Order: sequence, then C-alpha cells, then structure tokens
Amino acid sequence: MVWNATSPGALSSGTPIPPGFAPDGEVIERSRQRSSELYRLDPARSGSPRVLTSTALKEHQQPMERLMGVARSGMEALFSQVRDAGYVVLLADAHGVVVDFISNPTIDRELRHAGLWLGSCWTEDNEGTCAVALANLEKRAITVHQSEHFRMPNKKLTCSAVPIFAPDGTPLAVLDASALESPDDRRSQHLVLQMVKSFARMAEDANFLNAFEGHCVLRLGRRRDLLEVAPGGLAALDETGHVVAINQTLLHELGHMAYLAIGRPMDELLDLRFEQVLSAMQHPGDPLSTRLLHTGERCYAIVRAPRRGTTRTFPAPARSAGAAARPGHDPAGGAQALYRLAGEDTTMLANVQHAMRVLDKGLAVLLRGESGSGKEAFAKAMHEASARGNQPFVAINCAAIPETLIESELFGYKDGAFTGARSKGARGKVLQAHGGTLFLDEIGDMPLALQTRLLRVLAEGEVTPLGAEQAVPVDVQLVCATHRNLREMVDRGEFRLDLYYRLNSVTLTLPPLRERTDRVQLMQSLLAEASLQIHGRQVPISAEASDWLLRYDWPGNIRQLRNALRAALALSGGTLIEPEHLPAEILEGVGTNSGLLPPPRLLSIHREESTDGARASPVSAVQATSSGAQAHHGERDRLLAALQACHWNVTEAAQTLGICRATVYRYMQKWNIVSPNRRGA
Ligand SMILES: Nc1ncnc2c1ncn2[C@@H]1O[C@H](COP(=O)(O)OP(=O)(O)OP(=O)(O)O)[C@@H](O)[C@H]1O
Repeated sequence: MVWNATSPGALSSGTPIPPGFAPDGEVIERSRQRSSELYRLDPARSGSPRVLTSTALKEHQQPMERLMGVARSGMEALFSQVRDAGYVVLLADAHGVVVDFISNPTIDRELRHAGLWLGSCWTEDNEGTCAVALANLEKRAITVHQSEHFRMPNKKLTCSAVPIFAPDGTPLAVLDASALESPDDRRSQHLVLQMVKSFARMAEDANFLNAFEGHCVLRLGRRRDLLEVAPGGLAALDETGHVVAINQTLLHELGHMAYLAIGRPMDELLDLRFEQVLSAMQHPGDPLSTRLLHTGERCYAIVRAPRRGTTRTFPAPARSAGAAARPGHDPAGGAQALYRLAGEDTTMLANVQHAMRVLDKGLAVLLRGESGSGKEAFAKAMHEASARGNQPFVAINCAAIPETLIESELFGYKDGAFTGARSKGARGKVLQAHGGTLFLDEIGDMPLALQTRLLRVLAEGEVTPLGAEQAVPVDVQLVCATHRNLREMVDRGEFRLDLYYRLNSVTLTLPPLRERTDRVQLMQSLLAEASLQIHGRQVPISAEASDWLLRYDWPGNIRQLRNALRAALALSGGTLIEPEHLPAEILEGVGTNSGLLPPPRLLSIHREESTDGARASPVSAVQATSSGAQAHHGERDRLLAALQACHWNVTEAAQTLGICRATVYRYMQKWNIVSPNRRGA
C-alpha cells in the first residue's frame, strides 16, 4: 500500500514508478547512445538551448493553461524550499518546452545562458541527454547530474525532473528543479528529486480534482488521520456510481486491476455501497471505513461532492460504451490476459490502455512488432477482452500460405469452384470468424489483388466466396499484424494506400524484448513457468547466466527466450542454470564474436586485466563467479576450436577471440591443451 505517506518526503513512495524500471544509469546510457548515434549531436557544440519566440511560446502555453494554473502554487512552494540551495523550478510541456519558470532574479543572466529559462527547448534531439527530455520520453522521474548531460555546456547543471500525467494517463508536463552548481556526488540530488516528485503528484492531483469537479471524487488512504492532508488515491465516480477515472497513485496501487476498475461500479473496487457515498455527500462526517477488494486491505475514504453549478457531462462507463458482452463471457478475463502480456513494461501498458479504449468500436487494429514479440498473443487477448470474446478467433498467416491459396483460404469457395476444390466447398476464414475476430498475421505478404478484396469486405461487410454469385454478410473484428514497414511498401506500390489508411488508424507497436523495461521480471516469470512444466519445481539460474540473457539482443524475442529457457532447463538437469546450458547463439551473440569473453557485466574487468595480462583473465572471472567448477567445457571447446582454426598460431587465435596471448597460454595450460607442434617436445 503506498498511500498516505507520513512525511512530505515519503509521499514520493506513491509516485508512478512501477517496479522493473531500469536504473537511472541504464536509461541515461541509452539516451547518450541515441544522442550520438541517432541524432548525431556534437557533444562539444557550444551555445545555449534553443529558446522559442514569444509567439511560439504562447502556442505551447495555451493548452497548458489549466495545468499551469493548478501547478503554480505547488511550484512556488517547491521553489521556496530549494531556492537557497540555488535551484530554479521549471514546468515544461510534453514537447520539452519550458512554459513556466520560477527563479532567483539575481542570477538571471547565467540562467538564461544555461537555458534554464522560459521558452527554452529541452528535447533529446536538440540537447541530447537531459532530465526534462528523459522524464518525457521514459515517463519516469529522473535526475541527470552534471557530466551525465550529453552536451558540454550542460555538464555543470544538475536537473531532477518528474512527469505529470493527465487523468487518462497521457503525459502532460514535466516538473523540474535545476541548479547551476551542485556537489559532484549525484546522491546529493536524491532529496531534491523526492521533493519534485511530491510536488508533481500534488499538481497532478489538483489537475485531477479540477478535471472532475463535476463528479463525486473519493479520496482514499490507509491512514485515517492523514486522509485530508496527504496525497493519496483518487477515484472519480459518475452519477451511477461507476468509476470514471483514477489518479496515478491509485493506478499504481491497483496495478492491472486498475484498468478493470475503470467503467465498473465502484463496489467492485471497494467494499462500499454507492448509497453510503451518496449519503456521505449529503452529510459529511467521519471518513468512511472500507476495504480495497482486490487486496482486502483496510482503507478510508472521504467523499468530495460535485461542485454545484458544474455541467455534468458524465462519460458513460467504458465497458458499456461498446457492444454488450455476450452471455456466458466475461471480458474481464481477457483484460487480465492483456495486462499479463504487458507485465510492467511501460510501452506495453500504454498499448493495453489504447487497446481497451478501441475495443468494440468496430475499428481495425494493426499490431506492429518484431517476430515473436507477442502480436498474436496480444490479438487473442484483445479478442477475449472484447464483447466478442466467446465467438471465434480465427488466425491466418498470410506469409505461410502460398499466394495462390490465400484467396480460397480467406474468402472460401463454392463447391466445384475450381479443380481440386472440395465437393462441399469451404467457408473460408473470413466467414469462420463471423461474429468474432479475424487475425491476419503478416498482412504485408498479402498479394495486391487480395488486398482489394479485403478492403471490400471491410467497407461493405460482406464476402463473396470464389465461384459464388451471392455475397454473404459478415461481421468481423479485424486485427492485422506485421513486422514490415507498410508505409514504405505503399511507397513502393506493394501495399494499397487505402487499405493502409484503413488499417493504420489504430496502430500499436509491441516493443522488442531487448527494449522491454520489465525484461528481468519477464524472464523470471517465463523461467518459473517453464521450470514447473519441465521439472515440476523451481530451478534457479546463476547470476552469470542471467547476465547473458539480459545482454543478448533476442532477435526472436519472447518466442526465442521461451525456447532458450526450455533448452537450458533440460540441459541443466534441473539443478542450476549456468551459462554453458544456454544456447550457443546467446553466448556467441552477446557483445562480441568471441564466445570466450565473459558476460558484459564482467567485460570491464576483462578489458582492464587483459591489457597487462597479469591478473585473472575473463575466463577466470567467469569461473570465479560461477558456482560450479565443471562449468566451462564450452569455453575450453571454443578455445580449442579457435586454436585449430588458426593452425595453432596463438597470436591469431588470441585476436580471433579478442583476448591477449598471455591469456590464451594460461588457459591452454589450465585446460591441458597442448599444441600438436609441441607434443613430445
Ligand atoms: N508477454 C508475454 N509473456 C509471456 N509469453 C508471451 C508474451 N508475449 C508472447 N508470448 C509468447 O511468445 C510466443 C510468441 O508470441 P506470438 O506468436 O504472439 O508472437 P508474434 O509476434 O505473433 O510472432 P510472429 O510475428 O513470428 O508470428 C508465444 O509462445 C506467446 O505465447
């Protein structure tokens, strides 16, 4: 439970930083790489960040007016706490433009020069690594301290930035406290970041209350005495007692249950009847004592009545917005499946939110993502979460069927339509999916002529099987998937533009495994699942083996990971998974071509040590940290193979493996590998 922290600093424990986020260092490193490789920025470029003209700035400020209004007093309070330490307080919009700003006027010139100024643009493609850009991009609180900045002129700054979200989870702005000078140790910024988090949450909650002033809002918290003063969970209810929105604190408290709560009656979330809420609205008194139903935990609620005179435009509960669920089907199970696929990954969570919003709206959905990233699993879960969930889910892979057969597979044929056709004809996948979902995998492989037919099915809601004269009405939810760039295919004339537009209106991009922010947890849960299936119990994995897994690129994504874990579990005999149980492609694919090099975590040790060749080698580093002495047959074999391939020329073998000659000799000795040229000498 994260609400009702007991001190202002501790309020941040309720901030929306889900577990599984990469550490700051990793996020900053990735940003630095993008800055140089993607944006090709010159770190030595001089000059201040770009500052917008006042007209351009106004265009950024206008949409932010409401938030700026509610955030201003919080910014002032934050500034009063940090000004003596030399900080300024900035509010930037989601594009990184500073739209509000409080500073000490005595250092105006230096601040302006450093870009800590109204209208300056803190974006990664402009400034490289910096806190406002990273808070916007990664949707998380972050400090970027001194030399962690990409551009030289920014390297004296320390900046702590926290995103502020709209009630629907869209990033709205970033609150930032920055200073021109600070102690070198980045830990000195910890407290500042906590304060920025607290004030960002306050601004977010003020914005939430403002946005839902026409609604009844429940303020929830565990500590009855702090309920009025400490930020906590907020839930806005409509006039029928359905949950319309929840704030970020409650969202993270509830995890995936949060999305199931939205659009549902409040008594599915809390052990509280709506009549009690209505009565508390009439006769405010003590907080209502209740329980959070998904955890059973006790909490308290105070009720804020809708403001009089507000126009109440209560949105209809999300679940009832689309078609009604069919009897015997519970879409909540599908929604849970979607959230299980999302895990803790921020992009996937956003995808699920989008998917939930477009469910049952009759829109085609396009899923993009690399092979094995979970497109079909996502499509299936979307289907189950929709009102069509107990109707057929029909999947067809356009790349796996010969071009000549796609048409009949998809649209069916009448008896005797062509030579070789079954005498009774076939309904085809489109008709099989009637009432349910049709999942077209690898849509980019669909021949142009069939794209036209598909478009007609979508536009007219009917299909004409091959050889038939009569069109048959059909009602399908279409979900397509591709790993190709359809836009480029359109430009090359390989994909119809009109179909592209039809499919492109709702596009969700599934992240590759290597970019998932929750890959550690995902690996753990897949390992736990496969361990149970294969060995009937949990099988541990050594730190070294997990290192390899984490640093590998996973071109085959979750499918490849699943297979790799299953293979490793089988080879390990069910005791402990060590690096040598991992498939060779992983050991060979991490960071270097040399299978002899240690996991990247140990790489720095290797580099330092192997230059003088005097201390333990990478291989010994692996061995020293590995739990089993028998662990390195694979390493020995690779050394042997390299020596044989290089005709026992040690210098060449060392170059091939990327290690120094001394190390090769030491390991030849250790593993009793003798050159044939020396045998008998
Ligand atoms: N988030 C997830 N958690 C656990 N398993 C997953 C997850 N996503 C996908 N999988 C599993 O990974 C495998 C590959 O998923 P899926 O077939 O959906 O990928 P895909 O993107 O459709 O692949 P392709 O493009 O090659 O058809 C399946 O076994 C699926 O169950």
